[in-house]
Amino acid sequence: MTRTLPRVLTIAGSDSSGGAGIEADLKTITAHGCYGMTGITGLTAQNTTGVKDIFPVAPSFLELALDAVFTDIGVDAVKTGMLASAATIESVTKKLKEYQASNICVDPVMISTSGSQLLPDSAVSGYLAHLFPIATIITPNIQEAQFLYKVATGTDIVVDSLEDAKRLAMELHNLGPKYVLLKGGHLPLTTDGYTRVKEQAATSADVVADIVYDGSTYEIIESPFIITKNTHGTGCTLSSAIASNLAKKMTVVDAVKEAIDYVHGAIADDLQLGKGNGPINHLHRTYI
Ligand SMILES: Cc1ncc(COP(=O)(O)O)c(N)n1
Repeated sequence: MTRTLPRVLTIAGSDSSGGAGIEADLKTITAHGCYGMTGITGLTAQNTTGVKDIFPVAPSFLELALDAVFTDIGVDAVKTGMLASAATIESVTKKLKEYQASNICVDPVMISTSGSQLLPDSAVSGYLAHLFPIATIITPNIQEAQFLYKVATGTDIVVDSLEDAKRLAMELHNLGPKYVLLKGGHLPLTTDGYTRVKEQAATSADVVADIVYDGSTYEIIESPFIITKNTHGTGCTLSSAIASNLAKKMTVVDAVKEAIDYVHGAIADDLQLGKGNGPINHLHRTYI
């Protein structure tokens, strides 16, 4: 009996510590029953305490890797993570257009959980000009969304409540993607009034509200806030779970809901590895 699998391509950087980047993506894609492939944009020497250095892959080589994957195996969904430079963003966009890629999930990675810059500020406008217009969904956290909006318009949006976050999601949707997922993990909210609680003061009674906006409807997905420092790679994991679900032909909203549930379970599993911001457990559903 022959078999096929939904095919998912991750275009991202490698994380030597295995919690984020390409390594997190492949674990997540595999845990979702999909076939994972890579376009590696750069190597990081990294662990749970920080990024020691980044060794970029030449965009011309990345283009060859993308050609190799698209012309042979084929791709049902793509996620992009750390793109490292303006030239890489341009190469990736060129290839995704050339092969008419669909189901494109763009995680606009800029700064790691540990505080390292993973994309120069000067390259951020490349997201707006090139990648957002072809994205099925973008998945910024609130800080990334505020920064993208500032680069696009020169103005700030302060986010202190769910209503502010909804406005930010709407403004980002105007920048071109079909869907925006604005992640609320860094903005725990009270359940009465939905206003901001300082992350340090948050309790498990507070909620995280992730917002999906498609240009007309807001879908608010609430999860209990989990108090932990071990969140390394959550963004990478979420975006590759979404891409996997899109490859499995789920609707965008259902793909996001399942991905949030998967990441929530992976954080709640309470894996303890490393001395800093440890990774989440990508295999929490698959213990043998
Ligand atoms: C190669 C690579 N890609 C992405 C991230 C962001 O992940 P996080 O914000 O969880 O550190 C990272 N640290 N390293």
